[in-house]
Amino acid sequence: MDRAKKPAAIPVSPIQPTPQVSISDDNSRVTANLPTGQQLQVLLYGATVISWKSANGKENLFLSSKAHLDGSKPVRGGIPLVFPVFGPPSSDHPTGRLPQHGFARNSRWEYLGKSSSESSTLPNSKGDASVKLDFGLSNSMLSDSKWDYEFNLTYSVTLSQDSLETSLAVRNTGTSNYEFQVLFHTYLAVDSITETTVSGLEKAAFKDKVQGGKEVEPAGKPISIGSETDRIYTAAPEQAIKILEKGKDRYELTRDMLSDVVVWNPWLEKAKGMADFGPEDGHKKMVCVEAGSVSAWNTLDAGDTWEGGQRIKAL
Ligand SMILES: O=P(O)(O)OC[C@H]1O[C@@H](O)[C@H](O)[C@@H](O)[C@@H]1O
Repeated sequence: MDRAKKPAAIPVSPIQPTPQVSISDDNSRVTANLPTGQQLQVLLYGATVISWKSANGKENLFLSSKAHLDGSKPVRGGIPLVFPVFGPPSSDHPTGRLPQHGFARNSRWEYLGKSSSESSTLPNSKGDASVKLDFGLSNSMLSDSKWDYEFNLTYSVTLSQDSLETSLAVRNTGTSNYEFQVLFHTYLAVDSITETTVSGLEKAAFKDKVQGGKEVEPAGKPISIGSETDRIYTAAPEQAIKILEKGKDRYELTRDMLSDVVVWNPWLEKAKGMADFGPEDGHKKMVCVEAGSVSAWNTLDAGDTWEGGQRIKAL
């Protein structure tokens, strides 16, 4: 009987599986990791982005060491979402019964899932993956709504190689129109506030809340922060806003449909007055550069959708 000759084995180099985006959801926070090392964490409470790390592990968002992450209070740090009113509401407006900065940041959102993720298909390649996480909030999810309107919010957070994008779609699902304001209250982490400057707002007039809301003419120079700062730059030019450290670009912020920018740092005394702000000198490590639409009301007709967003590049 003929013995069949075994074919010689052809040597093959081992093919490593392409690293994938990994996502975990523990019912209170969603964490996404890109194969290239970037990481994002979003709390379902407020759909608050609480951490955004670059590939080298550097944290780009300031989170107070005393921040409440248990849903008992809006998060002091990260990116709380301000909707449908910015600041303390005025009692003669339909938002009048809401807390400061509205209800979006202190409501529990639903994680709708990962709606897009790309990765190179080349074997052994880390690819250029990005991931977009979607979160939803509608009036039916609020147990005690102090705002009498029907809405469906979809908040999308996209983590890419060097940037984070947040965008909000507001759909009026009711039968009457309503007014709203919106703002991404981004706490950017900086190494030292006294060596940080903000450029791109030189030509914008602002309302200075530290001076009781005084209207101030454009300063014509980049912003340096050395004391309490709370400014609403209205109709800020569309150009990118840059946050520089020691004269070197650190972040670049671009906006879509968000005409205003708030620049806020509570400085030492105000920070001490906030029970959830820490460490004591934490004001040196942060600057809030907040893209929003807050100096006027946006009117949304029944059935219509408004969309706006921001992109922050870590440089
Ligand atoms: O303490 P809160 O409600 O988170 O607000 C923080 C700050 O938020 C900023 O956007 C406002 O301009 C400040 O006036 C305010 O103090």
